[in-house]
Amino acid sequence: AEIAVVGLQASGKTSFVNVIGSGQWSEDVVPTVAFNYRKVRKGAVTFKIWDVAGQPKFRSMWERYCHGMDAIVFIVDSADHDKFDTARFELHQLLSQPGLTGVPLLVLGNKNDIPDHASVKDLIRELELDKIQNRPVSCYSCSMKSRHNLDIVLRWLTERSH
Ligand SMILES: Nc1nc2c(ncn2[C@@H]2O[C@H](COP(=O)(O)OP(=O)(O)OP(=O)(O)O)[C@@H](O)[C@H]2O)c(=O)[nH]1
Ligand SMILES: [Mg+2]
Repeated sequence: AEIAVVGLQASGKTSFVNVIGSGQWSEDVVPTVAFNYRKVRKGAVTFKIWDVAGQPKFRSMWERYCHGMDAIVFIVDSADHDKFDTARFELHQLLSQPGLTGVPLLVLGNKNDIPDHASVKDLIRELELDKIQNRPVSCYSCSMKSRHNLDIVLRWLTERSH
């Protein structure tokens, strides 16, 4: 399966790929420039993952990487409430691109090890996930640090592979 991982800077995209790829979580991750590509084997499934940079100057590239993917993973720092407006704007902007119609979306509320993180219910409201049409949408709360819910995330991704 081919997957694009997008979301604002410092939400934990590279951490996600590192943790599912090699089990390695770190406090110090270098901000991604442009993108990283990584192949990750999980049992019978090989994931080809495009980990795209989240800083503002790279966001116009997201669409290109999401094109033709089996799934888009949009990662949010669920403890950074001040960024929800920007995350919502960028997510809906991306999904409004005609070329991305139908591509399944997985929204991850990362960093749920931090107190006062937003719940799935909060994220559905803040990111207006109930307004998204023309594609399957799922949202989970998770943590790359504690690995909470990584099992269901991998199951979701596996179900979208062929
Ligand atoms: N507490 C906590 N920190 C996390 C978690 N996941 C990632 N981080 C930290 O968040 C920071 C940013 O992580 P990255 O994985 O580099 O974020 P990114 O989304 O790839 O950022 P860009 O490449 O700039 O778009 C790092 O200091 C990570 O250690 C988590 O689940 N919990
Ligand atoms: Mg990164």
